[in-house]
Amino acid sequence: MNSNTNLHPNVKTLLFSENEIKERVQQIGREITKDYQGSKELVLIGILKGSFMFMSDLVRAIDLPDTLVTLDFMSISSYGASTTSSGVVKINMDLKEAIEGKDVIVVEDIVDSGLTLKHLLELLQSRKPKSLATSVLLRKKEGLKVEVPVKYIGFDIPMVFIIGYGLDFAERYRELPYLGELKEECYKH
Ligand SMILES: O=P(O)(O)OC[C@H]1O[C@H](OP(=O)(O)OP(=O)(O)O)[C@H](O)[C@@H]1O
Ligand code: HPA
Ligand SMILES: [Mg+2]
Repeated sequence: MNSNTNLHPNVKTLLFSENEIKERVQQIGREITKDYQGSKELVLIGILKGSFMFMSDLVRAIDLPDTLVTLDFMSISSYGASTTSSGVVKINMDLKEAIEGKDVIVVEDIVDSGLTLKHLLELLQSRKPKSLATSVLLRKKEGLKVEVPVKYIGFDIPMVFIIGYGLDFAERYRELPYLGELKEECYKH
């Protein structure tokens, strides 16, 4: 979708269209394909729920036939029905497999305060992967409260609340195929 004609009524503006997202995800997939040539085992860890759409498009853009590529998922929450991070990261579901000795890429939809990813990286590092990198679709640079390394970044975005392409507000809007800014009247009362 490239025009605003079919935007959800609660979307203020379109940030990135389906096509723009697709193009960027393909580029990230190509970068990962290049960087992980020679890897024996690569685990992509999708952080639920927000990353589900990015993860599913990204894995299809990675082409590593000589590597054992596997997927695993973790479920984490810090936002709930709010537009600011609680700072308390809760692990609702852990990985199914050990990551020791494996190349690992954490796939996240967004880094805002950075608290979730920082906490997660510390946890995963303690499990002794061979390498640990991050692929994040969106980053709010001005929102960062802590430093977090992001190896593959989709887009740097302004300090607005984003919905769509997996991202929610109070569990809504994840299904939208594009990324848009949520209208302020939907969360400011
Ligand atoms: O950088 P931070 O300020 O920590 O925010 C980023 C985190 O917040 C969102 O998760 P959320 O808790 O909303 O869970 P969800 O993915 O299920 O929506 C998002 O998916 C990141 O995991
Ligand atoms: O802008 C956002 N939208 C949805 N989820 C989020 N989690 C952190 N920032 C955001
Ligand atoms: Mg959320």
